[in-house]
Amino acid sequence: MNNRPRQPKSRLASLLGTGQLAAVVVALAVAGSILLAYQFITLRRTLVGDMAVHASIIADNIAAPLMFQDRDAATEMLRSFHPAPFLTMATALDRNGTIFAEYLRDGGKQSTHADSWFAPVIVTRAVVYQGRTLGQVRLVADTTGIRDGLLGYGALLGLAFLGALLTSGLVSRKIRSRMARAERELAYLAYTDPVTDLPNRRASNETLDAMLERAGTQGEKVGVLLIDLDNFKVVNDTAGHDAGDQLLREVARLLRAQVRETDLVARIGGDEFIVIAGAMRTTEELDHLAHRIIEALQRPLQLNGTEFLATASIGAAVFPDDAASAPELVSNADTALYEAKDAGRNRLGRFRREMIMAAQRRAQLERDLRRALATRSLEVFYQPQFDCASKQLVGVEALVRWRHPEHGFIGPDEFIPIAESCGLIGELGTWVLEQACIDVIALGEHTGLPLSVAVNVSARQFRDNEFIEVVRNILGSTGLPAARLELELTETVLMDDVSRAAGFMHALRSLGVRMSIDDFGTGYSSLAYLQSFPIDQLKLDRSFVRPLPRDGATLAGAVIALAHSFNLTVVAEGVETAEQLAWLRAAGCDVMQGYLLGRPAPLEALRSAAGLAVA
Ligand SMILES: Nc1nc2c(ncn2[C@@H]2O[C@@H]3COP(=O)(O)O[C@H]4[C@@H](O)[C@H](n5cnc6c(=O)[nH]c(N)nc65)O[C@@H]4COP(=O)(O)O[C@H]3[C@H]2O)c(=O)[nH]1
Repeated sequence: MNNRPRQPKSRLASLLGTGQLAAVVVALAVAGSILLAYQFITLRRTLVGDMAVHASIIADNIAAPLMFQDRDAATEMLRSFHPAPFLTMATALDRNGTIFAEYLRDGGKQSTHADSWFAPVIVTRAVVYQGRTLGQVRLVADTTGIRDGLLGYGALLGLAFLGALLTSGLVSRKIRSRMARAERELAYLAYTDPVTDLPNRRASNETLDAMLERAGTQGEKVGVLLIDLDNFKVVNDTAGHDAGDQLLREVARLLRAQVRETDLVARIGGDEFIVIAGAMRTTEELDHLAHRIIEALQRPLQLNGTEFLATASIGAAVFPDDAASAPELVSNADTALYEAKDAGRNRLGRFRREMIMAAQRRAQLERDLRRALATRSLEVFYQPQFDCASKQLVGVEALVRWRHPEHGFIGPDEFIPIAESCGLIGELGTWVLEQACIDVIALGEHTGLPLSVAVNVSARQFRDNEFIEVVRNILGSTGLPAARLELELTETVLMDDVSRAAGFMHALRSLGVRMSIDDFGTGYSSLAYLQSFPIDQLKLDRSFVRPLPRDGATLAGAVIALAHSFNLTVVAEGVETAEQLAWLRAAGCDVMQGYLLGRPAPLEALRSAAGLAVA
């Protein structure tokens, strides 16, 4: 399905444009006519004034020729006004009104208009000598010259205006076509993801609305798949952003290849895609599509000459079975996606109503956890760690506990992720760290042993630059020697941002604290790779210890040997049986902890048991 095209410019808008142009033409024509009429009236008035002056001059000077009946002198005098503009006739009349002398320019040709603006201008003056009227002078001027001049001027103005109009028309047409092109480009960008050329979140929202409306009236189902790439960040961090973009384009191509022509594939976030499948008859169709996508993404991709896996977690929800509106449908698919990721990624999470209950419980726990932190009603338990060779108590691991007033005991596996997602982990982690340092000093004094304490560091804490300062301050305020503090990080936290993690660990290490990799072997990193981090210790995950000694001995033995070859100490987790203990000792494991040796317990319980060596 292509991007939704923008609405074409409305007819009303183009009508308005033409109307505006017509209004400008009419306004200019009216204004031009008024200007010309005003000019004409002003020029005519000036002409009348000039002629009055000329007539007065002639009347003053023609008295003598009239008196002495000198026609030639009179005619000559009249002719002397030949340069006067627009004058067509100058006549001297005697006392009886008979023409005495006359000057005609061009045969006295003049306008035939009478009683109008364009009628000839006639000015007469009496010729008076010593109080006696000898006759009169009459001057006639033709205004057609003025009119024609002004009309020519008007025509010129009109032509200039038309020329300007034409030019501005051409220019504005060009501008309009450029604007239309820019608008089309903007519309494309507003609805398209430039990296993959897929529709973006906005386009997918509009399409989903339209598809649900149609499905509602036709009784069809619409499926939504929210697809989140599992290791996009790793590709971006290790192979660079170009490879990351290439991966996104490859995924876009693979997704397009799996869907029908009528379905929509869009990129709605950094590594998040959505597939909207319309006109479905059964919910199974969506599940099949999701599995096809998971399968297609499981094939390795070649990026910049390196092979990468672009596995994805998918959340699925169907309209109208799971939701009645577009926002609810997407939100429910997101809840399902959350579950898919939580269950180990690279899988499909199908929305179920119970998930909403789980989400609600999560929200409730979040509120309660905030309160518990504020009232300091969390506790830190300690699990003892023993040296394999000397069997001595060498340290403890700090494990936070929450006794909820209504729900009873809630495990850190449930509330630590909540604290991480709602931003409480910094405060929680700082409190645990400080409490652990205080408690291990007390325990050390009680036993007379320089016990160390291992404290778990979450991904969010590790991403916070302030964390180094927090550790420094707590060591300073509690007085615990830095070498007795072990910070436990999981492989996943390290691999999240490899280059940053290495720098961060060096900074922590420079404080003198020890760095430990928790749950080693459960992530996707290798020992050789971890070598580039400043690590002191590996914690062999209890999934490696559980099958011992019957199974898994080769693997556990290899990890211990490899760790030693890199000068790392190995702590075995989850030791539950005497056989496991014996095997680990024989394999050269350095430290161990587990239910067999001691369960996590409050400080007081540990005080009374402390000092005990392993049997
Ligand atoms: N089946 C079995 N389990 C054993 C045995 N020995 C110890 N365990 C359990 O294994 C977990 C070891 O801690 P982890 O791997 O760091 O895993 C921890 C750690 O990742 C996290 N966590 C606990 N406290 C904190 C904390 O203060 N901060 C952070 N960021 N995470 C914490 O929660 C996880 C779970 O903690 P817990 O529920 O206390 O679970 C603890 C502990 O009770 C055994 O022999 N058998």
